[in-house]
Amino acid sequence: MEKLKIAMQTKGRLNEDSMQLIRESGIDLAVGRRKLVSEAGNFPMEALFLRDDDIPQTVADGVADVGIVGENEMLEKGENVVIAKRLGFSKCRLSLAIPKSMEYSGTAFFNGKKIATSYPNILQKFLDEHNIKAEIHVITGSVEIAPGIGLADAIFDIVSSGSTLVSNRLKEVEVVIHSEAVLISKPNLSQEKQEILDELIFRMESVQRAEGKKYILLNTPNEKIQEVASLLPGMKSPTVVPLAKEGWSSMHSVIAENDFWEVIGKLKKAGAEGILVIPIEKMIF
Ligand SMILES: Nc1ncnc2c1ncn2[C@@H]1O[C@H](COP(=O)(O)OP(=O)(O)OP(=O)(O)O)[C@@H](O)[C@H]1O
Ligand SMILES: O=P(O)(O)OC[C@H]1O[C@H](OP(=O)(O)OP(=O)(O)O)[C@H](O)[C@@H]1O
Ligand SMILES: [Mg+2]
Repeated sequence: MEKLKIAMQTKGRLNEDSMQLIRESGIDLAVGRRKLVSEAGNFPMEALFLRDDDIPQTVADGVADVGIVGENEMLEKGENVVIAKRLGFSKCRLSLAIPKSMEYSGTAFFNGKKIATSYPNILQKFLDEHNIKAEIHVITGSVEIAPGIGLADAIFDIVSSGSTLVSNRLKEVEVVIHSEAVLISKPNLSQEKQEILDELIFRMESVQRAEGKKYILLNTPNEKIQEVASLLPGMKSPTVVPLAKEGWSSMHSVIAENDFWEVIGKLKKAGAEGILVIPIEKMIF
């Protein structure tokens, strides 16, 4: 049987969440510090561990069939790959930033300036679209120190909380792209590999759907069922099971963790008792 080859980051920002998603999808991947290829024990998949910069090309060349990489890296490399699924983690943006002390009046600021970045292609495209002539200075890391040491006038780099910019006395002035981790694929997989990929995506979706959701069980007097049900949107409608105690029922449903405390107060007011909230591992519709 064919195996789907997946390229993943060896270590770094994407590694942990990628491994966790694969593991929660029920795929058993052995990992060792120096093990750069790993075969899944219970799923037709093989993982290749690489630097994130190399993942788009590895997929485009067909050395791997799919890969998990930041959308920013995928766009920068411009390889022939497609997004099979957006993964929702490693969210960040690529922004232009300038020293805090400088006045900013718009993109024309960058005319004649020197901009340090690890993303020259995305930056060049933005500059061209805005008719700006600037010099791009490529550095592979610690981009934020460039203005402070006189290497550049501005930077174009990853921003998430913004604290790296603050620590380096910079301010974000233009957001160029938003990014998150994506599952990329070669455009035309063999039918057999496409089927494995579809199964992988199905599993990932079941895991992600359950994220931030809780299973809730509670007891309520029968005359309060309607009122309590209106507070529990559930997957379709809540399950209602009679209790041995005359006139009472048990209700089961799903709630979003974010709504939890607000809903609990309302449920108690409506007469609900014995409320249990339980984690959900997977949700399949
Ligand atoms: N602060 C952040 N918050 C959220 N996501 C981030 C952040 N920094 C980076 N990312 C995302 O994670 C990806 C990988 O970042 P990381 O810093 O691990 O890359 P790297 O140092 O180039 O790793 P490698 O050694 O594999 O080349 C980035 O391309 C980006 O999509
Ligand atoms: O807006 P913030 O939340 O501060 O995040 C942005 C920083 O995060 C990343 O670096 P990372 O911490 O991964 O270090 P690196 O230099 O090793 O990539 C990125 O290169 C930025 O420097
Ligand atoms: Mg890298």
